Amino acid sequence: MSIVRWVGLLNSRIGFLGDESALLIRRLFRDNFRRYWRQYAVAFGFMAFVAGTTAAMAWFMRDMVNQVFAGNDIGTLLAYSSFVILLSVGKGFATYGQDVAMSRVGNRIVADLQRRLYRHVLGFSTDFFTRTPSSDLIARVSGGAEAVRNVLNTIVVSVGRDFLTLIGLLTVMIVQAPLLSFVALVIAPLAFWGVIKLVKRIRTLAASEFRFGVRIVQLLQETVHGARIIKSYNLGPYMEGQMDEAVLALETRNNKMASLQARSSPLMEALGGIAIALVLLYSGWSAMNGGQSPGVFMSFLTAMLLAYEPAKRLVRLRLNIEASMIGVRLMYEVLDEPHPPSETLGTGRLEHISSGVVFRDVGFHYRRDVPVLRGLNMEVPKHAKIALVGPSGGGKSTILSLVQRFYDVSEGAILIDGRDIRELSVRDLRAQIAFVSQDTYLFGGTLRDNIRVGRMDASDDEVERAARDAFAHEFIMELDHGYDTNVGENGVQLSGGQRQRVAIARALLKAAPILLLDEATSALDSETEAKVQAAFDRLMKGRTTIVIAHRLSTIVNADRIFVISAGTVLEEGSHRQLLARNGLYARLHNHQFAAQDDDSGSAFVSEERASRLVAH
Ligand SMILES: Nc1ncnc2c1ncn2[C@@H]1O[C@H](COP(=O)(O)OP(=O)(O)OP(=O)(O)O)[C@@H](O)[C@H]1O
Repeated sequence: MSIVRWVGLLNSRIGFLGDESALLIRRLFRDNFRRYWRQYAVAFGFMAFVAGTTAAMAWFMRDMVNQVFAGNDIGTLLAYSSFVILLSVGKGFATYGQDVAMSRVGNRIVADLQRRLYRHVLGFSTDFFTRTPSSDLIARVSGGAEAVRNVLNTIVVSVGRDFLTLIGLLTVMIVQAPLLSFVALVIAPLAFWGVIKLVKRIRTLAASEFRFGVRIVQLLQETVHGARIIKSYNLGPYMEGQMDEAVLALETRNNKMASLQARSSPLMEALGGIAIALVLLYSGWSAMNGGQSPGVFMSFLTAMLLAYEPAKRLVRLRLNIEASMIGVRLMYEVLDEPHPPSETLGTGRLEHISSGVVFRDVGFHYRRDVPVLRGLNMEVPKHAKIALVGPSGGGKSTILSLVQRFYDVSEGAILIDGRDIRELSVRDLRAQIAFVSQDTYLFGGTLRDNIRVGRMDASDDEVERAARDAFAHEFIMELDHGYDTNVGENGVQLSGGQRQRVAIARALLKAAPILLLDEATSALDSETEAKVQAAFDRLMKGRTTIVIAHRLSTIVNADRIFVISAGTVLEEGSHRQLLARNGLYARLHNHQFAAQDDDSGSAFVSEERASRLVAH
């Protein structure tokens, strides 16, 4: 009978595992046991040997006592002693073999799961990452694989070693003294009953332990990412309070878990004591009445005492795995989260683009009943530069996300070369697009590696050429290690303008025909801004470009400007046409230039001001 069916049978007979846990465990075995059955078979071989040697020790106790002590035979005594040493050495080596085999298969399962989880996580939508706290995901991915190892190893060792040992010892007990065995076994159901009562409480507690564990990771992340705000607003004591709270909550739950798990010990010890006392009473009584030989009694007692530990572990199996089951459950939730159609569907090849991008009656919502785009129509001819302007929250960034299929449109379609982008392979589509966002993410590694993100097979010369064209070479050479400078989380910090030029270099290296820009030059000083702007201009040359403009001065030369407000195109035309129209664009424009006169430091009209203008 396969182990999967065996676990199922055990469960159905004695309610050994709760329904949900049983399903998960079955799935765990389905996923892993079949794949690693060879390694498990080796481990099982060692376990069977350990079980056999343990049972043999108890079995030979009878002859040893009867022959040696009754017969006063020193030769037999020595033979038996040597035999015991031999058995123990054999058992020691088998235990070693079993531990190594189990660790190897456990490590392999963890490694495979980590790979599988990461691959799966990579396929999620950007929406998933927006709505899932990173601390939660980190805890699930890193803790989940470890929990699987714990659960599988505990079950396999319990079933393999403890169960086989128990069977061996019970056989010895039953063969030697059937009646005594019955007396001892009467106690067992009581032990199961006691433990099953504890399991539900452990499950609830494990879930809340996990929650507070995640909270601690989250607070640490916030401390790293928000260090400046924490310092500048003197949030230290507040953060400390939050951490104290989470740590205390976790400590309380850990203590509770420890006491719940240990609670089975008094029960088991008491029941074990009762079983031994009953056996003693009965065997004493039967010896007085001329029953079994002392050898039989010794053999039985040895088997019973040896059976006590594995029996205890088997009964506590549920308690031991239940705390880890929460990790398994949460890991499977990640694996069961489906990949969105935008990441998986569409197989049409797209190797070259011969026309532009068309938005046809596009409607979109992130959340049901809250439309973000409505009936949006736009045409972006090949090699044209079109600009999106408008108040904050109007839907400009959403438009760029849709072109890259971070999401799929809810209504209408986006067409490239006359083909609905949903029919295209998402990999091919994204290969044709270079995206420069407002905040440039730098990966841990060198600046060279970070620029090479644009095209992984680019040579060092190509990387440098892209950096020169993006006006980044100059500042890179001023750094101590030039292109080999470490950036990213624990590397050299780059300024906003420098980061942007790294992003532009990446996009230049990618040399994709469609360019999506979220132009944020507002935070830069005028000299840097001029450089970044020049880099942008170079990047846009000969490409079909959609740019979100925050400064109207940068888009006066755009081929067409779309004013996006409340998810739709409010106005469209060239800069001149839109000014002549005297609508929202003209108001935004006049306001920005007025602001420029008012405040020579900033020509930027705030989004908030723009929103107010729209309302007028
Ligand atoms: N991931 C998301 N989930 C739910 N709603 C979102 C999400 N991203 C954006 N929104 C909402 O969609 C609307 C449009 O946002 P979007 O970022 O596209 O506007 P925008 O015009 O680019 O604004 P800004 O100029 O401030 O960047 C806003 O109301 C915003 O709150």
